[in-house]
Amino acid sequence: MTPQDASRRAEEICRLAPVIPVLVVSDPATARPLAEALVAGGLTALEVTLRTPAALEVIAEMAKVEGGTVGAGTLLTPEDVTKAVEAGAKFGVCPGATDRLMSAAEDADLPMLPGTATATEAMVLLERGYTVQKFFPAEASGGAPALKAIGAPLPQIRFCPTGGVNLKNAPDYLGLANTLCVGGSWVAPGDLVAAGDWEGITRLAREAAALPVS
Ligand SMILES: O=C(O)C(=O)C[C@H](O)[C@H](O)COP(=O)(O)O
Repeated sequence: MTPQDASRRAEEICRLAPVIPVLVVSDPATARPLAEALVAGGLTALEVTLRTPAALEVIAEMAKVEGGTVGAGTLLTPEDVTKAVEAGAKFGVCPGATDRLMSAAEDADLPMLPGTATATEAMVLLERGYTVQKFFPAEASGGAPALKAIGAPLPQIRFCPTGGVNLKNAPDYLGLANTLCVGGSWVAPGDLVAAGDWEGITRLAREAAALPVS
């Protein structure tokens, strides 16, 4: 898959909903009800971070949920790419980007949302062909004003800001011309997942799905 095709697919995924839930799931038994609750609320693109031993099993379970598009986050190595694809991930997300990682994703036909936080990082990926990127860590890197400033000289890059984004500050990003959607963990808080409060999660998802995107 070329970087251009990967970016086209990443853009389609980012346009599915205003928010991509970033999920850190430890118990595979919660995977399906959690994904169903988020999809029911209108958040259909889901990112499962490879930060728990259960993550690959969680991806495989969530991939069975109708209406959902499940991706793998925190991809750091070519081996992560292989495992994510085998588990059924339809897209990949990484906090930054390396040549080795991006080549592995291109070889595996896995559309990637690679992370950048500076103009130089964004330009390096743009040079390779990636016009859709994740702005990470968004809030710590200057938030919406920083992303707006990056957009002035680099309007051809569209972003999914992630990291410190919540219901309150999401509109600041979603109002920017260079923001397709945001990523965030706030729609699946650990206490609600642990309590099996799927209705509560659907409510949070619905609220997030209703955020206007300009
Ligand atoms: O590891 C990755 O690939 C990630 O996507 C990292 C996440 O962007 C942040 O962990 C988001 O976390 P919150 O600030 O809690 O919304």
